[in-house]
Amino acid sequence: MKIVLAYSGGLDTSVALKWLQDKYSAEVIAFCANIGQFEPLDTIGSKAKQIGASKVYIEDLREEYLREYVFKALKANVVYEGQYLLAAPLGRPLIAKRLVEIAQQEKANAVAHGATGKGNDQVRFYCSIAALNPDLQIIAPVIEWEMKSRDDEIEYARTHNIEIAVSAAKPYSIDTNIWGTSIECGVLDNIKLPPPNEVYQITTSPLLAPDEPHDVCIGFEQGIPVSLDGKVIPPIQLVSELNTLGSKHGVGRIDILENRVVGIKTRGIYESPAGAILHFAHKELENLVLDRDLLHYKAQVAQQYSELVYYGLWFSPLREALDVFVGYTQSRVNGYITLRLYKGNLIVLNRDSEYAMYDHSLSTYDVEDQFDHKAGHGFSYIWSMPLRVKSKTDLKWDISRVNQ
Ligand SMILES: Nc1ncnc2c1ncn2[C@@H]1O[C@H](COP(=O)(O)OP(=O)(O)OP(=O)(O)O)[C@@H](O)[C@H]1O
Ligand SMILES: NC(=O)NCCC[C@H](N)C(=O)O
Ligand SMILES: N[C@@H](CC(=O)O)C(=O)O
Repeated sequence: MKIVLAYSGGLDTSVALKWLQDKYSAEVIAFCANIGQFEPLDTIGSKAKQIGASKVYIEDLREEYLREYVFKALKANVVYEGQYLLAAPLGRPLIAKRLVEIAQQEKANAVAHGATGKGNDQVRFYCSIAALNPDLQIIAPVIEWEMKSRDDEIEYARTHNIEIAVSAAKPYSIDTNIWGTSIECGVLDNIKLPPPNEVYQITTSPLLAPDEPHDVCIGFEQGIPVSLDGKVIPPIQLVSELNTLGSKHGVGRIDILENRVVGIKTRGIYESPAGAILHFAHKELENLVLDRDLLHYKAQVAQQYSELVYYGLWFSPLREALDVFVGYTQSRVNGYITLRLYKGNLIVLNRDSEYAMYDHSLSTYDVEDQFDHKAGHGFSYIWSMPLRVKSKTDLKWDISRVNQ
């Protein structure tokens, strides 16, 4: 038996790496994607080898993650339940895609991941893997094994000589990548308490952020961010620079009670400084260049799209079809948005686009405008027609009949 494990190098997957070899008498290959997580990747290969991996794949997927997953979601304004920018859920399908490809290349019988039985990630891995290779066996050791707690896993690690990182002792479950950080469990399970400041991994508290604001101009081409302050820069650098700026100014913190796909509510803390800035700027630019009906319809698409991403259905025909629609809408989303970052706030300073639909001669309150004010009366007369007709029938209507 040969298994390819999605290996993040933490406690769960390190224990899983050993457990899979023993339980399935298997050869286990470890695959770790670099999607901008904080954990250093220089020692992960030797660690996996030391636990018995027959081969280790470590791949830098940051650019693909941003271009093919994050920016598609950004163009669609995808935000789950009004706040969550979906850093983890956008990464899972990419990890699953490479996992399946490596399994095929290595002629493996199965793939494995370390997600738990009541989380969303197991569903995301399962759905993505099944969509890409329906015949591949999927093993979820954390769901299968007898160990009940983190302490059991730590004990297993000790008895099997598996090195435990200091982070394993942390009282939170933390997942990071270049688009955002998720922090769950521990004291956060008590929804009656605010999160202690120590849970935040990258952002400064808005209360402690600098008194001096920072202004930044973001340039977009077809809905994709391409420049900062007039300088064209590649995606990884652009997002990293905005993460640094946003973190310093306390931007992008979120505390939500979210609805998981398995039907339970959990409390999550998220930090997405670059994400918060780019979503805000992208929406401002769309407001400038897209017409009202398209904007309103697109918001409905964003709602549906966010559910697909969160529920693990990235590789679905509906998501692909929505991307075609969203892609079409972005052809004029070119321009510049200047924002002020100040103590957790984002304040728009300037909006500029060659395709701006804002027409000063129509919108201005000056008396010398180009709008035909007289036509307004006729417009309102016709617009109010159904209300007027209804009101007339109300006069004939006897409310006392309703309650009989
Ligand atoms: N960068 C990555 N490369 C490969 N697989 C990953 C990566 N990040 C997460 N995974 C997979 O997704 C699963 C769920 O991620 P999560 O952040 O919950 O990790 P975890 O269960 O805490 O694992 P660990 O304790 O090993 O970090 C992981 O167990 C792993 O199988
Ligand atoms: N701590 C984590 O492992 N976070 C990853 C998942 C975060 C979030 N609740 C989600 O389901 O997308
Ligand atoms: N990654 C976590 C959280 C989640 O999936 O929602 C888990 O595997 O349980």
